Amino acid sequence: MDVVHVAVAVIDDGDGQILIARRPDHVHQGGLWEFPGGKVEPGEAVFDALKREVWEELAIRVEAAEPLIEIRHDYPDKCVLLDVWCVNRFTGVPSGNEGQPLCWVSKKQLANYAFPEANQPIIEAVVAKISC
Ligand SMILES: Nc1nc2c([nH]c(=O)n2[C@@H]2O[C@H](COP(=O)(O)OP(=O)(O)OP(=O)(O)O)[C@@H](O)[C@H]2O)c(=O)[nH]1
Ligand SMILES: [Mg+2]
Repeated sequence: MDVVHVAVAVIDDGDGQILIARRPDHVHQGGLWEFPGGKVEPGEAVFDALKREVWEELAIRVEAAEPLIEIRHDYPDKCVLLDVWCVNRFTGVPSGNEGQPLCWVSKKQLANYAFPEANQPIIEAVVAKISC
């Protein structure tokens, strides 16, 4: 199976709150919470994909981000490579441009939301990190 390369943004408000979004019911891993992001296009740099996806989904401009962790995960129907970045500077106010519910949550609260299976190590990395 082809591996789908995904740019994923852990967006931090600078005050310990992280932005999560709910995936629509009808898509892959639908109904679960996620960190915003999406597929890297052929020939596209991951950071460019991150900025593009965050703009498309949330209408905010990423100004600074750093790589956090890369997760390769095989779902029964899909293989993904999640390229996860911490976004620590952005402009604008996030809005769910695709109708997706958004929520700012503390690191501790992340455990109360259902995420796709691949996200477990991301959440551990976020909790372990001081900023983001
Ligand atoms: N954005 C995002 N995708 C995730 C996460 N965890 C995870 O397994 N994925 C998987 O990564 C894949 C690609 O993400 P996506 O559906 O957001 O891609 P996209 O925005 O380009 O969507 P599109 O295909 O509708 O244009 C999906 O199969 C999704 O299930 C996560 O935390 N955030
Ligand atoms: Mg997406």
